[in-house]
Amino acid sequence: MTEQNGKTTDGKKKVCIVGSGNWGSAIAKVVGNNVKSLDEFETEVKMWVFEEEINGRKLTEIINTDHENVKYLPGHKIPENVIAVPDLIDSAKDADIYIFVIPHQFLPKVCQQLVGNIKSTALGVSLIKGFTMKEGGGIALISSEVENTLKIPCAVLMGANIANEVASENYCEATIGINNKDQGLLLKKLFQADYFRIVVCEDEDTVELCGALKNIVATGAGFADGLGYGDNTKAAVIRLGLMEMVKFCEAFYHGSTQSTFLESCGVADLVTTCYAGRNRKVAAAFVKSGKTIEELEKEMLNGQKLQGPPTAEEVNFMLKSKNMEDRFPMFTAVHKICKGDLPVEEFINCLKNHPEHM
Ligand SMILES: NC(=O)C1=CN([C@@H]2O[C@H](COP(=O)(O)OP(=O)(O)OC[C@H]3O[C@@H](n4cnc5c(N)ncnc54)[C@H](O)[C@@H]3O)[C@@H](O)[C@H]2O)C=CC1
Ligand SMILES: O=C(CO)COP(=O)(O)O
Repeated sequence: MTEQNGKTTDGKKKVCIVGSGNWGSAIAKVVGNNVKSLDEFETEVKMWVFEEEINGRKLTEIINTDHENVKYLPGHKIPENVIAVPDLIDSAKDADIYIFVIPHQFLPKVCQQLVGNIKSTALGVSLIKGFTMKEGGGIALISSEVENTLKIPCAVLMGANIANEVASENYCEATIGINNKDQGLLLKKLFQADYFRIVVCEDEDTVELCGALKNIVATGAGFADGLGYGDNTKAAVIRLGLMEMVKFCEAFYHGSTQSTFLESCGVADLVTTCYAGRNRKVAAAFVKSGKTIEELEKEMLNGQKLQGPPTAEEVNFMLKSKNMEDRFPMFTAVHKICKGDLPVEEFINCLKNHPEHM
């Protein structure tokens, strides 16, 4: 390979991972290992790290020396060809593929910083679950925010992927949502491993919507758990939550294919998050502790971020502006409970009186 001004001349794609939290670090392990043996990609992968100090050492220095993200993914080695970079622009310049994997609340600011600093021919892929709020009452998909701000196409990768389990190489699946076949195959090569099997799906909006919306349902599942209800109740939360997810896609994003909900991004991610996710865990503690969600997030997650409560707020922002809160009672109740506007015990009444039973 020859290098000229930081640009490859042999057609190999440079990959940049924008983010290095729990999932960002796990996917760095998958991608970092894959690129070593794939001709299509450069072996070195840059990973943007939001810098912080841990016991007097910079996190980037720890990752580049010890090859472990000791704060967000302790106990798992990150391949040595993944280079942690504290400066966003330095990490991102000249890349051909951007993997966006940061808590969704930080995406707009990060995108703004990248404007004018990336290749116009680049491809993005978002692993981020959530929405951005638009002025005037609407919400936007994260992939649309990337496309509109950076003027590059942006695919998505969603699935039943608890980061620590992926990092442990326990078998699981994921869905890539993209409607360009060649780019879909390229991304599949980049992400697929023998323990991480990928299905490429053209119904990209639905893939992304499933990933974002299931975090609201998982927060509801945590409330039911915290209230002491059992597995039958949780199954009802999952079922009614899935009905609201389907209805939401029908109401606002026409053209969903029902089979997309059967991919890993759909029912599978909903189930795993309602049993094993951070949103469920913190929501259950919320019921028992009397503390706020924000307090518990700080106490329980060591810097990791919840996506369910802010996503419930974003969805409610839109539903309220369209007078449609009562058509999505679970999404609405989760938001109100998180905000302290509804007692958590009312969550069970929301299930009992759900329009699906009328
Ligand atoms: N953790 C998981 O099991 C999975 C997470 N996801 C999704 O991936 C996305 C990223 O999640 P994680 O990697 O788990 O993140 P995380 O929950 O571990 O968040 C911590 C990350 O946020 C960064 N951060 C803190 N303040 C920041 C700021 N002001 N600006 C930019 N970054 C800042 C931290 O440096 C750290 O890298 C989310 O949308 C999540 O829903 C998807 C599948 C699995
Ligand atoms: O998205 C996830 C699994 O696919 C992780 O969910 P939590 O953010 O609730 O941990």
